[in-house]
Amino acid sequence: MDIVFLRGLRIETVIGIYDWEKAIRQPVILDLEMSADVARAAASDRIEDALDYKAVSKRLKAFVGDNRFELVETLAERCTEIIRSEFGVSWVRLTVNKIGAVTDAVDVGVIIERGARPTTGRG
Ligand SMILES: Nc1nc2c(c(=O)[nH]1)N=C([C@H](O)[C@@H](O)CO)CN2
Repeated sequence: MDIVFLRGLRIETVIGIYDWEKAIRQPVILDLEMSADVARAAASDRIEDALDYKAVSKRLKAFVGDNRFELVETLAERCTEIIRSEFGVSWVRLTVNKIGAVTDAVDVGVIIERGARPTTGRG
């Protein structure tokens, strides 16, 4: 299985369970690994045959930035649904890091994996 990745995508959004959090924007950092057919894209050298990490990045920035969430779990689940349904990705691992959310912790968040890992080189 080949992977296209996108790391350290910082997005400001409204996220949290407390009233004070619903009144501010806070950063989250997304790290993504997505199964993809890298060999096919390499053979044609065309972006149309590749999983376009720029397009994924733009879509997630718009979705996360324009919505509000209570839990990091919800944000993560919605993002993987978009990646799978809109970009045809069969397997994805997403880390959502809510940096600075817990005093004395470097970062907190969730890691989720959705879909089946392809057994061939195809995404
Ligand atoms: N499993 C989770 N635990 C907590 C969350 C969360 O989204 N998922 N959120 C909070 C608060 O919003 C916290 O981040 C504010 O400091 C607490 N626990």
